This record gives sequence, C-alpha cells and structure tokens, in this order.
Amino acid sequence: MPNLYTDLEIPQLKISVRQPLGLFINNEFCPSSDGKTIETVNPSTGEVITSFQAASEKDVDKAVKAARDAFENVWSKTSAEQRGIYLSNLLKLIEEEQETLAALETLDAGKPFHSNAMGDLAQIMQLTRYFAGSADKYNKGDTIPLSSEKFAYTLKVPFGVVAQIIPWNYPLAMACWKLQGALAAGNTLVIKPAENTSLSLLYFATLIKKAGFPAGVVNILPGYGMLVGKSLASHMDVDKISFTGSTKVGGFVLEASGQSNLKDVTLECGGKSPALVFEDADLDKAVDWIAAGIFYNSGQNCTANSRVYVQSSIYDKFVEKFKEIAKKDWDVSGNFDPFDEKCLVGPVISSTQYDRIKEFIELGKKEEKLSMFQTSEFPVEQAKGYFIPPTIFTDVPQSSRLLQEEIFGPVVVVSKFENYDDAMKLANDTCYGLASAIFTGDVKKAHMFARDIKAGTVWVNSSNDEDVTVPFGGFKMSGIGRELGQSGVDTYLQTKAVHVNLK
Ligand SMILES: NC(=O)C1=CN([C@@H]2O[C@H](COP(=O)(O)OP(=O)(O)OC[C@H]3O[C@@H](n4cnc5c(N)ncnc54)[C@H](O)[C@@H]3O)[C@@H](O)[C@H]2O)C=CC1
Ligand code: BAL
Repeated sequence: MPNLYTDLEIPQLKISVRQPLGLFINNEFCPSSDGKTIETVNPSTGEVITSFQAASEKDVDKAVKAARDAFENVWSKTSAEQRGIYLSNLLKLIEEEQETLAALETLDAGKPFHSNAMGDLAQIMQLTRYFAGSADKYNKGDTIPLSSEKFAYTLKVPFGVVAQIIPWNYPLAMACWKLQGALAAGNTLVIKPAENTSLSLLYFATLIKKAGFPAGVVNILPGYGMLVGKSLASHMDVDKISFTGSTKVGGFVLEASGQSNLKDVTLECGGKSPALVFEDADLDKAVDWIAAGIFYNSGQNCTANSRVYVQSSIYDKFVEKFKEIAKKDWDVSGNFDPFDEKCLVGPVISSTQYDRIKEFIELGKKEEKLSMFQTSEFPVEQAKGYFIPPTIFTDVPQSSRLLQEEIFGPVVVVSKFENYDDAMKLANDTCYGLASAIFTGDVKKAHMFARDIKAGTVWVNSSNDEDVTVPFGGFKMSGIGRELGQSGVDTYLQTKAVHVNLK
C-alpha cells in the first residue's frame, strides 16, 4: 500500500501539515488503480515537495460512480437548507484552517503568502459564505399563467453529476468558484486539480469530510489533463462539465462533450484584456491599478490587463510613471522567499511556463526589436526558482504576437491611441473578450466604453478587483457561461417546464 499521507514542514510559519496524497473518493483517500504518481515542485526553489497519486481511467469511472450513487441515493433527497448548513460548516473549517490552506498554496504554487495566498483565502471565505446562503434562494422556478384552464410552472433542478477541471493559477480559489455553487444547486462532484498544484485541494478534502458532506458528494481526482481531464470530458455518466484553463483545452472539452453525451459545458478560458487610459484620467491612480492588474500573481491571471492603450497626449508621462511604479512596488529582486512579507511578486508556476514566457520576451527583444524595460536583471541570477522580473514593452504594434497572444506572466505591452474611436478599434481587435478597464474622468465616455467593448467584465477606474457577488465570464474565445454571483448557482441548474391542464 503506498503512503497516502506525508508530513510537510513549513519552518517560516512554524507549522507542520499532515498532507493527504491519495485520490479522494467516497470520503476516503485511496491509491490510484495503476500505482502511478506525480511529483510536485516548489516553484520558488525548483525542488520536489512530494508526490501524490495520479488517477487512471478506471479511477475516473469509480469516482463518477461514487458521485452518481451519492446523487441518486442521498444528495437529491437532501434539503436545500441542509446543503446550506453543510456549506456553513465548511466555512467555519476554512476560517479555522486558512493559514494552512494558504501555506500550501505558497509552497505548491509559489504565491506570496501574506498578499496573494491569504488574499485567495479571504475570497474563498467570502464566496463560501455567499453560496452557503444561496442554497435555498436561487433554486426557484416561475409560474406561467396560460389560460383559465391551463398554467405551467418551471422547476430548477440540478444536473446530477458535475465534473470540474481546475487550473494552477488559483488552485483552491478556482476550485471554490465552481465547487460551492454546484453543491448549493444540489449536484455531486468529481473535481480534477491541475497536476502541478493538487496539494491544497487534497487537504481541502479533509475539511469536506469534517463538514459532514455525505460520502460521494465531493470526489477529488488528481491526475493528468490528457488522461483524467479528457476522460471526464468524454464520460457518458457526467451530466455537466465546468473547465477553467487555456482556450485550446477549452475547445477540446467542448469537442469531447459533442462526441460523447452532449453534457452541458461551462468554459472560463484565456484573455488579453485591454486597459485604456484617457488624458482626462487620474494618472497616478491609473498607473497603480494597471501595475497591480498585470503584476499581481506574477501576471498569471486570465483577466490580467496585459494590453495597455494610452492617449498620445499623456503617453510619455504614463510610461515613465508605469516603469517607476513597477520598479518600486513590484520588483522581484532581493526576495525569493514567498513566505517573506517583502516578497510581492512570486515565481511563475513551472519551468515550462518560465521557458514559454522567456521565449515571448526574447521574441519581443530580438525578433520584433521592441523597446523593453525590466525592473531588474533577467535571468535573475540569485534565484533558484522561476522568477521573472516585471517586463514592459512600449510602442508595440497591434500585429505583434506579444500584443495578440496570452503570455500569462508579468509581461505587458503598451501602445498609443489618438481618440475614442481609434482606442475602441484597437481594444476590440482580439479573439478574446474576458475583461477590460477604462481610466477616465468623463462619465459619458466610461459608459460608452461599457457599451462598446466586447468583454464579459468592464472596470471603470479600477482593474482586476472582482467580487464574488458579481457574475464573471467571457465573450468570444474567452469562454461560455458565467460563474460567481447568482450565476454561480444558476449555471449548475437546469429548467424543467411542467404544463398543467385543469380542464
Ligand atoms: N484562464 C485561466 O485561468 C488559465 C489559462 N491558462 C493558459 O493556458 C496556458 C498553458 O497552461 P496549461 O497548464 O497548459 O493550461 P491547460 O489548459 O492545459 O490546464 C488547465 C487544466 O486543464 C487540464 N487539461 C489539460 N489537458 C486537458 C484535456 N485534454 N482535457 C481536459 N482537461 C485537460 C489540466 O490538467 C489543468 O487541470 C497558460 O500559459 C495560459 O495562457 C492556464 C491556466 C489557467
Ligand atoms: N482572477 C481569477 C480568474 C483567473 O485569473 O483565472
């Protein structure tokens, strides 16, 4: 029998974590059926932390069956109020264990503990509170009068077994964006964390069990995307799938649904979100928001404002201030321990992502010969892990690959525009439509922008300050469907129409 737990020491916080390493099926940790494991690496040091069990197709069948049995026999008979009570129990446990959960995010995903990791936990607690309260509120249908002898009503019913595929940039937060709403709506779940960030969700499984959720309601299957993710997407007994990750894999998930049982699909995919700065904006505030909107989480945000367009009259001033703030507030140099309070920009997630981002930087510098500023020397000689200094490319043409493709790192492109029409044309010229931001003192221009931009989220005089009560999702190739807010429950419910004949 393989070891299904290990003790992880985190000396910076003086804590030791009893870390589960198995698949979580029917409220028990178990080994994978074929004995395969995956090593997970600390991105701030490049060192292996531990290895965990990697699910096989057989394990996928086992987890889906557990979820199906739990749905048919227990969860579909559990009242909405009781579902809310389980979620409230979970909230209490998350509150008690927030430091441990955040520490695992720092260890496994490299997130600066005090800012990013604890920030993720704050959001997770808020959304768990929100969805606990929503379990008995958003599952109501309508009555539709038809004639004196006929009426119809609608029932909002859960799909049944829902699969969820999670990315590595917000391992626990993205899982919770999906998990809590789906449970509030009355579904049972099989969740696959990303292969490089599975530890926090496996630890979270222990809280699911302690909170009292019946066996089989939540099943967690660490493993490879090409195997576990693919098998869930094409599984004949999964009723709905929700995915967050690259647009390319989102397409595969949609295709797998079409080739199997037409399961309902929600996709949260990539982005190349624009931020527009007009000459009537408060420039200092715009610079602060835009720097945070690209450099927070080392730029690994689907909504990162990775394209910045600035009105030509203030362009030079903006660029000067932007470089200053990047250097002052977001530099990587000097602190490579994400548990240290002074570390604000952590490493990127993996050597693969590091190499990918480095290639983009080389492309901009050498092939496209763009003007580039970095807050410190790159490669960062003193760092063992995957640290990339904030990088700003200026005067970038619209055709540049750096401006069109999602880089998913602390790399931003800045360009000029002359007037509103010019700016809108540039801002909408992309296959993505996830988020957008405008900085202006003119309220009319702000509302025109909200009308004209093709994006699922619009920020007026701010950026990347999402709230769990507000729906989130993309236009165009950024996704299908919405999460968070009431949509976070609605997306896990389907409508049944009942026609009643009184004659
Ligand atoms: N929108 C977002 O939040 C995210 C966007 N990305 C984008 O994707 C790029 C590449 O990162 P990757 O790790 O390769 O992203 P990815 O899209 O491959 O990974 C996301 C999740 O999908 C799973 N997956 C992979 N192949 C699958 C398949 N065939 N069927 C079902 N599930 C599958 C992975 O195991 C992981 O859990 C990033 O540079 C970034 O541009 C990555 C992560 C999150
Ligand atoms: N900001 C949370 C969504 C994402 O970046 O993946």
